[in-house]
Amino acid sequence: MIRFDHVTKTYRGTKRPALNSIDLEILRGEFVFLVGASGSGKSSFLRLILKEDRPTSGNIHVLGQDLNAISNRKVPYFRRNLGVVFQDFRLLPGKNVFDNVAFTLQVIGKSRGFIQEAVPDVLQMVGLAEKANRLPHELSGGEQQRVAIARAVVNKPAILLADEPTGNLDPSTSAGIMTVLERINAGGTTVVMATHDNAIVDHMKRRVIELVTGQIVRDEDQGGYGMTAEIALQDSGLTAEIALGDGLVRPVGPAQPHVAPPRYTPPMPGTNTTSTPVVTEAAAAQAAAAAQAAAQAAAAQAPAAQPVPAHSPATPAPAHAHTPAAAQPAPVPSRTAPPAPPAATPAPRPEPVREPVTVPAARSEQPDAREQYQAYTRPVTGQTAPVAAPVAAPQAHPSTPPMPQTQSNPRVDPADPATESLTLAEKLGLRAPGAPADAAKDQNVGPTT
Ligand SMILES: Nc1ncnc2c1ncn2[C@@H]1O[C@H](COP(=O)(O)OP(=O)(O)OP(=O)(O)O)[C@@H](O)[C@H]1O
Repeated sequence: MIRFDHVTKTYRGTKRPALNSIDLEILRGEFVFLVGASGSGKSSFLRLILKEDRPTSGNIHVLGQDLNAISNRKVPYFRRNLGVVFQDFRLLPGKNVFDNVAFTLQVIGKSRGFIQEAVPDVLQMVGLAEKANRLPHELSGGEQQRVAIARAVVNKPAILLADEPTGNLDPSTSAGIMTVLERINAGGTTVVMATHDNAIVDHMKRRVIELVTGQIVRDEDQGGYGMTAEIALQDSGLTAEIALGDGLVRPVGPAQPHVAPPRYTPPMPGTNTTSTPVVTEAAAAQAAAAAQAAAQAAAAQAPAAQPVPAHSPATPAPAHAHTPAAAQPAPVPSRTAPPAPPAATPAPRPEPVREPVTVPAARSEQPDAREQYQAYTRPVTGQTAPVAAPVAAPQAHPSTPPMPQTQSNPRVDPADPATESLTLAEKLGLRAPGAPADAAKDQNVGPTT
């Protein structure tokens, strides 16, 4: 589903790669934590998956597509298959909960009827059915993050990328967010989450990939946060997140090194990429049913670290010397290991599957949408690179006012021709690429609590 082959990313003007020869594979249905000190490369990793940026060398396949082969014009369509959640929520402050979530569907041209069904469903799933009319500032931080998650998954993305989604939340609120993410994962969505939250990682016992200065030093199934990352976290002063939350307990028992299944050969470029709609109503309904069923069922950079070479997915990951849990890895392939005890609200945990999914290149069901899409598509080279947004096929909604320019993401070099991104407004279809911004503050909003 996500595969990195010898991927290196070196930003312009820097000598040391942010990611250094990364080889890994993430299967469909997996829940993966990315851990590591600040600056270790977690966000760079997520940006590459989203095709917000290009690797300096190496190849990345996502959903069966070679990202190097996706043209700029098709990037928004590719991104429809990805949902993204950020630490700072990024809701639209002037829209209520329902409209924030509906917006994603509106911009990709979903019918009013579909929206009227899908939005309540997803709000139910995240536990906000009763607060659909609230504005973001009338919600707690945890509720705002639930809205952001609902917005990210309402289009049933195959992959959910979460960049420190609990970073602004207290431990018990974070635990609730993780329960929601578990449900989404139980519905079949692959989740990749970058985090500094050791308690969550330790509690959930999912696959853990640890980065140190851009290299993978650990890849464990049912892993814990690890001492290396924790030491780096403590050194960074982010001690608040170290506190254990209510109901969060440290794991018992050894972690298991991630055992990668055999590699698959991705489909040839151009294979089945033009005929199928990106997200069919049937597929969306099917996914919605799955999510609903799941919901029902649920009712460092480390100072002392010596990075080891990133392992090949074809071989077991090296156990990290600073990770007690990894010191005695159980030689049991994790895929057959019994699942860890469920979180507060149990959700069925699906087996990851190796099934390349081919992303169609363009929608066929809405010719008008294609015209609008083309109007909203611009070359990505050299544009101010903002933040990633959930689902991304820009298509203007008639009643949607123009949006102001988004804040530039300082981490993305706008002058770098390798940088590929649309502003948040552009991704959400609020504004044509390159169109002037207005003064409304309807762009990004951080926590309001
Ligand atoms: N646009 C950029 N230009 C130059 N260097 C960059 C850019 N973006 C990231 N970097 C550098 O790349 C390295 C990895 O950064 P990245 O943001 O991926 O780390 P991170 O693990 O996500 O950090 P954090 O936990 O603080 O979010 C850092 O050294 C960072 O300074």
